[in-house]
Amino acid sequence: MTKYIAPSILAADFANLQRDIEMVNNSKADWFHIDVMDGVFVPNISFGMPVISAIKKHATKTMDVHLMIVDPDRYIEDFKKVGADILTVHYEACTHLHRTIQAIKAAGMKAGVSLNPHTPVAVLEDVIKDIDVVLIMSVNPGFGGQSFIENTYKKVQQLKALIEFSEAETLIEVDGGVTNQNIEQLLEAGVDAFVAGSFVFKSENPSETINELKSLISF
Ligand SMILES: O=C(CO)[C@H](O)[C@H](O)COP(=O)(O)O
Repeated sequence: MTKYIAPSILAADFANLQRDIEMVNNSKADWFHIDVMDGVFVPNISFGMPVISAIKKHATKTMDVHLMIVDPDRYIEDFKKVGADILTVHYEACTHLHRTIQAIKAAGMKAGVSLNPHTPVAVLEDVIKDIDVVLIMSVNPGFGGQSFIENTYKKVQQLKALIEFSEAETLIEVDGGVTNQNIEQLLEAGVDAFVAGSFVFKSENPSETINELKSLISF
């Protein structure tokens, strides 16, 4: 099964965004991971539509947009217009999650659902077959550069078991504190897509770092 590296643009140099986008384009990365934070669902504000449009102008890879916002249904069509390919909402932010998933698909995007560290995988039991990607937060959402939460391995295994039991084709993505020290154990637990922000963009050679992460999950 294909495995994906998704550098998180939150950790890029916004004053040199085009340079960092080209770096990702020319690396072995698979997706652009794009974090939208509203200052309500999480205690931080990142960026919105104008910045995502600007990224889309240069990006040549899948746009994986992660919404850390309340009531995401309000903006589904807008995120499609600015170039999202995968649109991920938080379970904790959706009153009618099934409806939200269908709306994302109807707008022509893959539907992702993210779980905070305290939210058990079992809450997805009745919608798992409808979800294209489950994004497990391995830090509390809101900030890059935090330490990886070890309980994530267990959650990934539980999610993998649920996907197999349900005969679903859902991908498992992990976001937060991913490095060359934990990526292989995450792969072994069943992760398909790996978001890495600080570890990539704060390294001396981000392109080489992406390629190293990719080589650790490719056989
Ligand atoms: O969603 C996020 C924060 O809410 C970031 O994508 C995530 O934290 C990745 O950053 P890092 O690799 O620096 O931990």
